[in-house]
Formats: sequence, structure tokens, C-alpha cells
Amino acid sequence: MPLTKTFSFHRADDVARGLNEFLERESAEAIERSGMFTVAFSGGSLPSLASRYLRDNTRIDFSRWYVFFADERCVSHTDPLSNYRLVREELLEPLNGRIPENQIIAINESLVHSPKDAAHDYYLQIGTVFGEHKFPVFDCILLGIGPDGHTCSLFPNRPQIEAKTEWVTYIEDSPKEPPHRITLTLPVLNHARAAVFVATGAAKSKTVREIVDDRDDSKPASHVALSKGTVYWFLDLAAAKDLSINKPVEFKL
Ligand SMILES: O=C1O[C@H](COP(=O)(O)O)[C@@H](O)[C@H](O)[C@H]1O
Repeated sequence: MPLTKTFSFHRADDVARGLNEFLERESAEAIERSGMFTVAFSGGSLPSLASRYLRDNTRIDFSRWYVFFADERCVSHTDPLSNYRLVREELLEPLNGRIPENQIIAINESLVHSPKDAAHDYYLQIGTVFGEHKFPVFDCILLGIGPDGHTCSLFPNRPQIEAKTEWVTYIEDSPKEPPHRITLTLPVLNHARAAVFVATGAAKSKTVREIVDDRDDSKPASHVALSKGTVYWFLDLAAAKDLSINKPVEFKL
């Protein structure tokens, strides 16, 4: 039975503090185990919230971090829609070089005109860090959810959620702007050691209930069920308010 832990926090700012503590622990354990911490960031609202306290955390050995993108929009690195741009502005620039540039694994800007080529290139880039395996095992994948239950760029009623062997796939008709994107696949998410959904605000409460309580399988996020690791939900009270079965517990490491 896949493991899920649902934590609730009073306000969004408390979610940010909790995430900082959680990532500090996960990073320390991973570095102890393997000498590195491999973490994939989603875009949207996540980079700003996740970075709020993280970027000032001096107890983390960021020199061992390898930063990936759970999904990316096929745009230039400076485009307002770029997930890389968000992570760069919110975390990497404030960290001022503590994560070596060659450990930041971003979409190849020269391939954004071809989502298929960009996805293949991103697969190759992941392989340079993880080596040849059936699937990479990320230490932690940070995830958001959209109102339609999408996570990464895995949208309802789109074939990308069926990917069985690919590490990275692409979409050319995303229902959310921009239409061209690349994304990690469900098997990659499900091989991670930890997947952390972060959702705040009442606008997400219905979707959170449909995924966490109802396991509504029309929602791609409902298919995140780790074979060996744990799925965490970091929610503020507003996002958790409609949960009844899987009541969130107070966050403790
Ligand atoms: O398009 C995307 O949306 C989801 C959710 O974004 P949010 O702003 O509602 O948190 C995000 O997780 C994903 O990375 C992004 O590309």
C-alpha cells in the first residue's frame, strides 16, 4: 500500500517554513546516503513558496544539490512563463552560486521550438546524473496541482498520463498556456523517494479532496502513488478544509 502523509499548517507562510525544515532533513539524509541531493521543482506557485525560507537556510549543503524541473514550458529561460526563470529568481540567484551551475539541469533553450527534441534532450540530461537505469530515483519531487487535477504537465484526458517507459514526455496541446511543454512521466514520479504536493488557498480545496479523499482517477495527480517512497501533502488550512477521510495531521519531522 503506497504511503501518504498529509500535513496541515495554519497559513501559507507556515507551509513554507515546514517545507524548509522538511527539505533540510531530506537533503541531509540523501547527502549522507549518496553524497548528493536530487530534487525536481514544479513551476506555478511552488518555487516562490518553497524558496521563501530555503534560500536563507545556511544549514543545508547546497553544493551537493542537483536541481531538476518536474515540468517545463517550451519557452526561453527569460520568458515570464518559464519554470526555470521562477526557480532561478526565487532560489538560485538568492543562493548566489551555492548550487554549482552544472548541477542545475534545465531544458535546452535551443530546442524549445521542438517539444519532442527538448523532451529527449532532457531525458539524456537526467541520464548524465543518474546513469543507465530503468528509471531515475529522485530524492524528492516537488509538485503542484491545478484545478483540473493536473500535476507537472500531466493533464486530464491527454495521452501523456499513459507513458509507461519514457522518463520525459512532451505535450503540444496543453489546455493551460503555453501549449508546448515537457514533463516527467508518472513512472518517474512513482519511483521517487519522496513526492511532495504543495497546495494553499481555498480555491484548491475541492481538487485536494477529489485527489486525497476520493482518489478520483480522472485527475492525473491521483495516479501519483510511490512504489517505495512516500507521498506528502503540505496544505494550509484553507486548502485542507474539505478533507474528511484523510484528515491532515500536524507537521512534525
Ligand atoms: O502549469 C503548471 O501548473 C501547475 C500548478 O500551478 P499552480 O500555480 O496552480 O501551483 C504546476 O505545478 C506546474 O509545474 C506548472 O507547469
